[in-house]
Amino acid sequence: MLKLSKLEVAYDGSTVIRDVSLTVEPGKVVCLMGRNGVGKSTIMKTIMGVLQPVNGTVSYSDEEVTKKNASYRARKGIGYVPQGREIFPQLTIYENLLLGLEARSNSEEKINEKIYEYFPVLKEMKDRRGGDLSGGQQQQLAIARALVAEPSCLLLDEPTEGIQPNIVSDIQEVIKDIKRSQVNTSILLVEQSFDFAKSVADYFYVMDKGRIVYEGEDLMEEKVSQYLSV
Ligand SMILES: Nc1ncnc2c1ncn2[C@@H]1O[C@H](COP(=O)(O)OP(=O)(O)OP(=O)(O)O)[C@@H](O)[C@H]1O
Repeated sequence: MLKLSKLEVAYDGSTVIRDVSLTVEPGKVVCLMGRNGVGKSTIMKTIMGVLQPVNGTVSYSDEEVTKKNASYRARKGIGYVPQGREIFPQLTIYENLLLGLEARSNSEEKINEKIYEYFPVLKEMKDRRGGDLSGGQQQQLAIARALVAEPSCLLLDEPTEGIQPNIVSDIQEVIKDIKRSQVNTSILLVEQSFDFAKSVADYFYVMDKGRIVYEGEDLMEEKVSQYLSV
């Protein structure tokens, strides 16, 4: 289980996250929503250990990891797909995927065929450079690279942003398949699309100005209009 408790995060002394507590149970898909700039990516970076909180704790699998670095957390099973799909443009698809193996907790050195079943284009184009792929293909590669490590908790920061509809539905199917599988992988998803979030998530948190302002199993219409519409 991933658990954030009373998290406070600041950039150069200016607080952007205040008193955020959030839980992701094993096997569940939890969606974190909110307008641009409310602090969603900051929370993802703090979970991964890229940012250190001023106050509060991050715990994963019964261990407090607040002071642990990102590679420790990756080896413990947290996978991270940052916003803007940060793949290595000069490396081939296959090389990008191999880098994903580095984060595995065991020494398995083979890419699971399941990854190519999810995203067949990555096999067909495995020797092409990452930078030559379309935006949607790069997003598929970024997700695949995280999945190669077989994380027990996957952080997905706006995976559908600016992506063509057919690839959005591929990503939706992958999330649903992960949910159906018996491996108990949990997913924390940052998402702006109401329909996408509704179709995959078991639980919702809505943020405004650095705080959680709503949480629940249902994303109610009035909360959407209050906190999510522009
Ligand atoms: N590196 C940084 N240095 C200073 N301020 C930052 C930095 N990154 C983000 N911020 C600020 O922190 C606040 C939260 O940003 P964050 O990126 O977490 O929001 P978000 O909800 O993920 O928005 P978006 O969907 O636009 O990415 C914003 O006011 C942003 O300007």
